[in-house]
Amino acid sequence: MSEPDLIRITLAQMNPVAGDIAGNADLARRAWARGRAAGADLVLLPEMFLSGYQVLDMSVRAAFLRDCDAAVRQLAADCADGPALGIGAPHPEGAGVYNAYHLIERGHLRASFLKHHRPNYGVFDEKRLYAEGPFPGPIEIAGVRIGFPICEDMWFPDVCETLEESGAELLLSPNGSPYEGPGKLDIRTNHAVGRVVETGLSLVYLNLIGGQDDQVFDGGSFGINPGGKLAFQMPYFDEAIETIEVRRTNEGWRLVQGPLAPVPGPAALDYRAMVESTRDYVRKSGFSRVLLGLSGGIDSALVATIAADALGPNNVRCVMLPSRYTSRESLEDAEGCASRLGVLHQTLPIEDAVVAVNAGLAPLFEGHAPDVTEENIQSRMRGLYLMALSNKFGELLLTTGNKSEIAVGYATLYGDMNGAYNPLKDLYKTRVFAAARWRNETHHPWMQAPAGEVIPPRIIDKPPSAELREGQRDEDSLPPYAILDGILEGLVERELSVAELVDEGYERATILKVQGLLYISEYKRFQSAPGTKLTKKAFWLDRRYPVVNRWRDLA
Ligand SMILES: Nc1ncnc2c1ncn2[C@@H]1O[C@H](COP(=O)(O)OP(=O)(O)OC[C@H]2O[C@@H]([n+]3cccc(C(=O)O)c3)[C@H](O)[C@@H]2O)[C@@H](O)[C@H]1O
Ligand SMILES: Nc1ncnc2c1ncn2[C@@H]1O[C@H](COP(=O)(O)OP(=O)(O)OP(=O)(O)O)[C@@H](O)[C@H]1O
Ligand SMILES: NC(=O)CC[C@H](N)C(=O)O
Repeated sequence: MSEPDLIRITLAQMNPVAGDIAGNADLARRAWARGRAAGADLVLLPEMFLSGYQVLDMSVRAAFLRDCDAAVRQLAADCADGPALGIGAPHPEGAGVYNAYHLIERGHLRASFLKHHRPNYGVFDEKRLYAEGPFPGPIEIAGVRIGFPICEDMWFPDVCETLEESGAELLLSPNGSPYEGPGKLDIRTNHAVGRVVETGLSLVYLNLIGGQDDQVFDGGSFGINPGGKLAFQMPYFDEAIETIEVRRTNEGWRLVQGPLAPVPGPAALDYRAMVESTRDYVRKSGFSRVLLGLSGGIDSALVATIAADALGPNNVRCVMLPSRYTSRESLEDAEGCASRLGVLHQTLPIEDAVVAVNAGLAPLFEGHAPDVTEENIQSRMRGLYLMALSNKFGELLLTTGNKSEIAVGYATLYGDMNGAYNPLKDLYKTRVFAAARWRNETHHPWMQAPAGEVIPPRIIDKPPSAELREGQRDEDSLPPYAILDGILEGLVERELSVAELVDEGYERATILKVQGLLYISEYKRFQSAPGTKLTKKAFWLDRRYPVVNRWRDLA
């Protein structure tokens, strides 16, 4: 244990699995043992670590709360002889259920801090789920009075001010803060700096890592001393169990300078988020392998690359499913991409099956000219083949629609929309091109596929086409992607009116067309696979619109 003027705190930036209370408790025991070996006074895990985060409505079920509380008691018994342990879990008290942070010490649950500010926006529904905790007070651990503002409690001044006024000498903030683009990093730091300036106390920010359905927790835990200096920076996305020191000085308890892990750039953060969320979705769902249709286009090439980086090339099956409209270039490009990635590449022509389906429908279709129906049959045949392969080989199917397509419904229900997970769901098409170029130029140790130009440049340079009819181009049906994405970002991300977009220089007729497509395709998004959240307005929880809806902004 520590000398009187120094305490050691082990910070466990780890990846829990939602609902795996026993597995998460095992991770906590591992962190605690590491902390004990490092001479720590206190070992901390992030917000809601024991239950996993977010566990949504499950977190208020009586039976789930019973199991969480039993695991806390077991942790107290197992971690009696050594440092105190802080761990988050949902917790019933009186008539309410709270987002709680438990402090376990010497075999007992010494205190449960109850989150005061419950986020109720974006992906969070905490006012619906949890009762409001009272303003917390500090608790003395190893001679230091410590306050625990739980995530959102650190985003407002009042909780930390109350802690400081009631004697806190140090702030330790457990978080479950999902990634939503590179800008989120500065938002967190700014809140932390604000609290440090207001209270004059040093602050430690501890975040989760790992994917949970659509959300990815990016870690990046850090500490700040008064004066705004970063005392330590833990890595983004990687598990890290680090022991920091806090020393009593004439000014108060201050974080001792520790290592500063590099902060990745915006492209690396987004790409890593897609890799981690895909891997965690697959593995946490009990699978190890994935498959996808590889068309020779950029979307499926990027998904294949993300999958190979996430799971290893040996765990990715790519299937080219040519029809009569598939060009020689597409066949070559799909093959080229798969061989550069080192993934399994197989070819299954769909032509005979498409002909058979069309023949089967012919008696009822007689007198009706071919239209999008027949185009979609090709997409659905691919979807059927891919799901058959998924069933037979126990591989999850990845679907590949980017955010621009998902926004305007440019995808076939029960066709190319088939799939378990979509890494590109929140990535606009213009950013798909940028991500592909970036991956071709960059390699990191966490990427399991080879370095270099894994996506053949012709895939990036050629005009996008669904190849569902002769000579088809995306731009025959949609505005050029630069314009489409500008309008979509205005309507979705920035919540602009049509008039405001006209003022920004977009053509009114094009805006109205895109708006119409956006609203009319809500039903497709309702039936779409989950995918990596990369922005503040990812489809599903961040933007909830009615499926049946006749309102349009026509002003
Ligand atoms: N409001 C609503 N609520 C619930 N369901 C609704 C609905 N409106 C239509 N529907 C249903 O949806 C059907 C129309 O949707 P759907 O069958 O998907 O067909 P649809 O949207 O008409 O066509 C698919 C579009 O995706 C494009 N695309 C782009 C890129 C790739 C691919 C590809 O497949 O590889 C396709 C393709 O060019 C075409 O424009 C209707 O026939 C109806 O059954
Ligand atoms: N010939 C094909 N072989 C295998 N899969 C295909 C084929 N054509 C389409 N797909 C699957 O359907 C998805 C929809 O792709 P499509 O080519 O129609 O449009 P896209 O959105 O431009 O995608 P991509 O850029 O990957 O081609 C593809 O990403 C791929 O997974
Ligand atoms: N768990 C939380 O309270 C999350 C909300 C929080 N403000 C964030 O970082 O996104």
